Amino acid sequence: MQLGMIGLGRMGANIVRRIVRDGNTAVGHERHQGHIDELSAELGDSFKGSTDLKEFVAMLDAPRVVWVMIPAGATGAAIDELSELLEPGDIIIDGGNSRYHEDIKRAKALAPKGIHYLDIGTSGGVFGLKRGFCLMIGGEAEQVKYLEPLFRSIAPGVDAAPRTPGRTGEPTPAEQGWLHCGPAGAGHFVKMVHNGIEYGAMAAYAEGLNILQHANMGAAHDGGEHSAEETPLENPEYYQYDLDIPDITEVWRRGSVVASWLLDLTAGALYADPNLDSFSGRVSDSGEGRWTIDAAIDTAVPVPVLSAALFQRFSSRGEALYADKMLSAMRKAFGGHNELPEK
Ligand SMILES: O=C(O)[C@H](O)[C@@H](O)[C@H](O)[C@H](O)COP(=O)(O)O
Repeated sequence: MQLGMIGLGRMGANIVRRIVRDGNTAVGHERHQGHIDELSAELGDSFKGSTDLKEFVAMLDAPRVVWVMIPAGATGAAIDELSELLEPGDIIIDGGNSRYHEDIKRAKALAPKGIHYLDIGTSGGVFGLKRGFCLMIGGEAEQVKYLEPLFRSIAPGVDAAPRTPGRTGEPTPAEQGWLHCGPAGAGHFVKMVHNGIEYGAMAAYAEGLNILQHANMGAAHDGGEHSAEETPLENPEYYQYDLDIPDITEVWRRGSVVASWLLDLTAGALYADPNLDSFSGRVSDSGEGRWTIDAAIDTAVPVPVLSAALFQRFSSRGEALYADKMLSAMRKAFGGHNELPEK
């Protein structure tokens, strides 16, 4: 099969590499001629591309299949421009992290033109070339079926995880790492919640490891002779552990209940930078966590862990500072308590 790819950044280029590896061909569109040249040199006749959108579309065989893999904010405009150049029967795929509301609108807007639209939540990030990408797909069943050979090349495959006991016979698409989740928007809806969970899981590891990091607090303690303004550490003898956090994450990777790929990556980060000196601790968010909470509020689903994890990201960026100052001001007002200098 042939795939058109708009956006040859790490994700787009790696998807192209995976499909070409399985005997498919690709046509790329990207602002930087350099990215196109690099991929052409690497993939030979299996890849061609253009910085000009019209020329790119002309290079595609009908029915054209165009995967858009660019930052979510730019996707809408790119799809609008692209759809003007496509014909009935063509398929547009949004593989970025768009909000599923947009998918519902886009699928509706494209349908009268006869252009099909799939939203594909794509997980795997910078490791996708080697590990494969987990694909969460929304849209019409017929187009999903048509593109199955491509999904099989892009997804990790059944061997990426031991088969679940009881699942035998021909592996299902889900077991191969791709799934048709439902109609327009369903793919990005599932990916959105995946990312909400990602926030929560990340926060759980980070908070637990922070307790371990503070486990030697008693060693520096002067035996409870602290000023009345500071909460005393009542039992310094309980906190005398100078723990090796990189090694703890390493041992948890083997046989523990909390082993995971996220923990593998955490162990790698801690091995490279044991005190995380190369990070300031400001944690960004691209929207998926917020949209997850919105969906939970709309449907009255309690999500205390996921919402705390999102709010912690805001705090990490200094957004709690005013509230923290307010706490100090109130405490001083009613109790005459002054803030203690930083330790
Ligand atoms: O599944 C994945 O491969 C990741 O989730 C990927 O999609 C990306 O790294 C996040 O979208 C970052 O999201 P935040 O910027 O919101 O942390």
